[in-house]
Amino acid sequence: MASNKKLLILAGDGIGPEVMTQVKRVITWFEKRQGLSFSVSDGLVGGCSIDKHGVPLTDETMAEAMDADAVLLGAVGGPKWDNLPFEIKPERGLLRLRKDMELFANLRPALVFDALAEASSLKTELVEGLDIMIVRELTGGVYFGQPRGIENLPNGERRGVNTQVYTTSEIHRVARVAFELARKRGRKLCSVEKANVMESGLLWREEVTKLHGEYKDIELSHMYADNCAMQLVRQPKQFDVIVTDNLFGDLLSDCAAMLTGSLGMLPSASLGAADANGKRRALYEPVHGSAPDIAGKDLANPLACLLSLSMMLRYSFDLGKEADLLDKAAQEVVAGGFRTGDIMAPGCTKVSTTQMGDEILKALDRLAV
Ligand SMILES: NC(=O)c1ccc[n+]([C@@H]2O[C@H](COP(=O)([O-])OP(=O)(O)OC[C@H]3O[C@@H](n4cnc5c(N)ncnc54)[C@H](O)[C@@H]3O)[C@@H](O)[C@H]2O)c1
Ligand SMILES: CC(C)[C@H](C(=O)O)[C@@H](O)C(=O)O
Ligand SMILES: [Mg+2]
Repeated sequence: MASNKKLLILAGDGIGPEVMTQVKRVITWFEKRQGLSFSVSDGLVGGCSIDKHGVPLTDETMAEAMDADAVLLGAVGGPKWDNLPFEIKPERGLLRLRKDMELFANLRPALVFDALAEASSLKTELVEGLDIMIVRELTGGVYFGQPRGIENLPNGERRGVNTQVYTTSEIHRVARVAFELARKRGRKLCSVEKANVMESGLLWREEVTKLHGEYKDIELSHMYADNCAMQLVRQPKQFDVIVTDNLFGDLLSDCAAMLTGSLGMLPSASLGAADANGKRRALYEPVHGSAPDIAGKDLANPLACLLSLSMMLRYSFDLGKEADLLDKAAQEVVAGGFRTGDIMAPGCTKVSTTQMGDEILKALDRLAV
């Protein structure tokens, strides 16, 4: 029996708990069928925490996250909490987790399943076989820079301020993760900023270029973020690994999601620095949000969250074989024609969130023998 792995599950709001229910069924499957052993605890983040405790994340839950081997998160937010003061909005809970756990490297793979190439909004030949890794800086930039806030001006106007700021060490540590990933993949890295109009972008470009000296085997290119958005929908297969800042990474990863057919397909891993034993703090979550328009109806695609579980097995617990098994089960189910509404195609079988979970478990049973 493998040693106990401390897992904190924060299902969150909207479709978060719906997709996380399927993830829990798969965790149980791995425990019963593969002899893995997890010590799972549940906590609140986002709107559900505001409803119970008045804050989007309590200090106790934050402490549990710091103590966990990995955190799995569903999604936060929704119209019910949209008009709350900024500092206690659901999204602040997620941002605090990222910041306090120092999860500076957010890995957002955009992988097109063969069977889903036609579900993309782009022509099949443009996305067939697509496999991009976006590395988004997650604890700096305009999301956290000071000063920020809304102030009243003497002339009666109000002014909203956010500050884009990066230091060399922040740029180096995320770029290093991206160079290392490129080394294990297609050896191509594209660094994305707006060095033409932003000093922080210029610094980003200069520092990534300096670091390239240590990674001469990697082909490095630089691209302005607006051009990158365009290139992602023009010819996405030109990219292997993309490294970019917090805000551009947020936008470009949603854009890349649609190449795969749906936001409901994109997982992510947020990683901190490795400690002396090579262990990193880590949080895994789908790229999508709480999808208020379909929440509570058993309609959401649970694959992004299930693939986030697979990333957890791979990155936090070095369980590559088990992660491969889960990835394969997801591929098989989709190839078998089982589709939630977001990836539905003519001739396929439309399934609910729960039924998609059923099919994943059946595929795991088949593949495990
Ligand atoms: N990481 C997070 O927790 C996270 C990420 C993005 C947005 N949000 C929050 O979620 C709320 C809604 O935001 P939004 O509508 O801009 O983005 P969203 O990702 O929740 O939804 C965008 C669209 O994609 C669809 N969609 C998303 N996930 C899906 C899935 N798994 N299966 C099928 N369809 C899916 C939705 O139905 C919707 O039409 C906001 O409060 C926002 O702040 C949270
Ligand atoms: C919910 C929000 C804070 C978050 C972000 O902007 O980072 C989301 O859009 C994401 O992509 O994870
Ligand atoms: Mg986003």
